[in-house]
Amino acid sequence: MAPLPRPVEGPDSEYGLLKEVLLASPRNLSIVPCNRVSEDALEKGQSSCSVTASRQHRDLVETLMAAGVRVRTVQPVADLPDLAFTRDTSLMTPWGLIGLRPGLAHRRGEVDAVLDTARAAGMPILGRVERGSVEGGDICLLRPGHLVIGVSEERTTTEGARALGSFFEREGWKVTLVPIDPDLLHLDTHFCLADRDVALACVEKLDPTFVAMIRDLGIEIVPVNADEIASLGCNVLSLGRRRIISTGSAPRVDQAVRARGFEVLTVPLGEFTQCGGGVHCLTMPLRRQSATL
Ligand SMILES: NC(=O)NCCC[C@H](N)C(=O)O
Repeated sequence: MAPLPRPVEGPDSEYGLLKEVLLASPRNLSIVPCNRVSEDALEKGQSSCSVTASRQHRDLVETLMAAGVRVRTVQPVADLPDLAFTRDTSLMTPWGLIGLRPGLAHRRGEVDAVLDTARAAGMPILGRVERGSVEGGDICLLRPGHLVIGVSEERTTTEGARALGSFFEREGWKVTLVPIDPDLLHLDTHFCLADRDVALACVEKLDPTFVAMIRDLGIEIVPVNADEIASLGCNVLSLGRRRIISTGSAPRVDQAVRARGFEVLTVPLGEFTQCGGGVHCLTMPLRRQSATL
């Protein structure tokens, strides 16, 4: 089969210069008891404040724009309380957008909301995952040509991961499936690339074979501990050129990243972290400079 055209600067890595990103309005955000962090928050009596959520989200938008990133926003949809976590709904690839298939019923409608926005904006749609389940928080574009997918068998299943992986394998990419602990929700809560050669990771929670592969690739690991994972301190977005955005909830980790020559921009996002998601979960990159350049 002939290789697909590359109509857009769809990301081929987690760390090429970020040019455009998709967010969604948090207007209907609420704490859904569907992961360890949100269940703990509800047990402690925490609740959502829409005014604070809007302000924090606006701060994220302004930080992205000040860093030169174009921000597109999906409008709010009633009955979609987790819509703001756009990462999980879809994946922009070098060949177009793929609609994902969230594992939880209350999140399935988010995919249509995002695809409708993408179509209206004229974005190229490559396809949709129709089997199993796969959420974007489990996906890591490790290198151009190498996709990693975390498989908990809850949010992302082997079947869903293979269905997504087939889009990439067709284009000659290697696809690695990594088993992850379902209690940690997604891979991006405990493994996130800051740049080509630096990752934030909670080594003791990761599959040892995966950690060995990361080290063999020459990727340095900034260690993150279990408490820092729970506060979404590992869940960062790379802007490229050794800049990241974090929630600032794990200052020790941010400092360790700065010590490696990074600029770390922080945006407090407590209304979202109590739902189980941080900066990486709230952002779905639409365009990045190719990491092969
Ligand atoms: N990528 C992520 O880790 N997303 C966070 C999703 C939070 C949402 N409340 C969920 O449990 O699906």
